Amino acid sequence: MNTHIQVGTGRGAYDVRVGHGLLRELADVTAASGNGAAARVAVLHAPRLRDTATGAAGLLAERGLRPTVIELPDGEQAKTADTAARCWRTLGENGFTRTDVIVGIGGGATTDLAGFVAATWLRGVPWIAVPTTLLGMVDAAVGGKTGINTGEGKNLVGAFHPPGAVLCDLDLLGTLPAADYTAGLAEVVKAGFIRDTTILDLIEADPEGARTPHGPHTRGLVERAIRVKADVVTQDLREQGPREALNYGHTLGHAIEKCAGFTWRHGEAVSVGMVFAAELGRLAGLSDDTVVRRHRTVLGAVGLPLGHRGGRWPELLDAMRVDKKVRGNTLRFIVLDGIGRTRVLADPAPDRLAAAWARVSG
Ligand SMILES: NC(=O)c1ccc[n+]([C@@H]2O[C@H](COP(=O)([O-])OP(=O)(O)OC[C@H]3O[C@@H](n4cnc5c(N)ncnc54)[C@H](O)[C@@H]3O)[C@@H](O)[C@H]2O)c1
Ligand SMILES: O=C(O)C(=O)C[C@@H](O)[C@H](O)[C@H](O)COP(=O)(O)O
Ligand SMILES: [Zn+2]
Repeated sequence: MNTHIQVGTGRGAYDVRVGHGLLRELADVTAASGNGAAARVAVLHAPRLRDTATGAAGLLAERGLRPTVIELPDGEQAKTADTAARCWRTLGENGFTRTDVIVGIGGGATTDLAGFVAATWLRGVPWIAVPTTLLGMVDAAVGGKTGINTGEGKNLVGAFHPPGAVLCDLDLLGTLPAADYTAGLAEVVKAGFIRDTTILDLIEADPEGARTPHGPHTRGLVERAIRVKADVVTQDLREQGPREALNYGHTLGHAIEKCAGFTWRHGEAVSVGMVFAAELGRLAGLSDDTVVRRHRTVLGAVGLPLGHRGGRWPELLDAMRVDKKVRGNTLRFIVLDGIGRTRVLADPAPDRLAAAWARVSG
């Protein structure tokens, strides 16, 4: 049985479907987009998902739709203005109209780019996400944040543009490299610390099982993390308030990614960012040692990094100033107010920030 989790957009809702054999549902959900008037479908995919994309194109063609397959650069290299421009060119050459559809097949980088192309082509056309990484399923493909990076930082150009449906076919995780699976666990753990603490209990009880794509708790963890995200974005699609909680660990995490030239996996950078945020919350008197220790235990148990020895603090601090939570000159961090609850910590003193950094870089 597949699970359907609904995400509200303010103008309706879409399904996140989780289970097995879900690619078979792609043609139906695609044909139902664009008010049922879709004729053309662009299938944007990561290089390693070529066979899956070709198979999907075949299913779309059998349904009477006209597929155009576009292979993107791998991973983070796809999230550029150049790649988006190449996609726009292909859409133009193939006469894509407002009722035609974009499908993104790949990890979070692929679905971020595919969603961004859909948000910008003709000022917005329908799109379907087929996430193929753990991180994509539990986080990136859900919630309608789409975007690309610029030289100045991570996801600095983008749009809120919810998909018409998200198909999380767990069968696709079979080929995912172990390190990418582990990186995805960072966003699962994030969902545990900010909201659903049962996630933490499940991982602590069986960290080895949690690290296994077809482990005993995989589906439960995936569904729990999706429900956290679905609840939050249904309340606050455009990040006016509650949605900021989903950015836990990302202020330093994004800075690490940018300063390392996007060579870190997103989940690994977020892992270090969460330990940093936990230390910052403790230094601000909002949580205690046990909270910080639990971060190190859970993240460490699944093999995620807890620190970053090579970073240059002044450069990271500069990078954090373009974080989207900044208001004017005020840096704002998401910190825990006890496990399962978040709050904003605005303008922490520079020596407190440096002290938290020392705890993850020493
Ligand atoms: N929009 C959002 O709300 C949101 C949320 C979280 C993360 N993100 C973004 O998501 C990106 C990270 O996503 P990611 O961790 O999925 O990384 P990714 O998209 O870079 O994929 C990681 C690697 O796995 C490969 N891959 C993907 N699926 C595979 C499969 N089934 N088998 C074999 N290889 C496969 C990819 O080709 C890539 O090399 C970042 O850009 C991050 O900013 C966005
Ligand atoms: O969906 C959200 O909101 C998030 O913050 C989820 C994050 O995991 C994700 O990495 C997101 O892309 C970060 O957004 P940004 O607005 O800080 O670029
Ligand atoms: Zn993230």
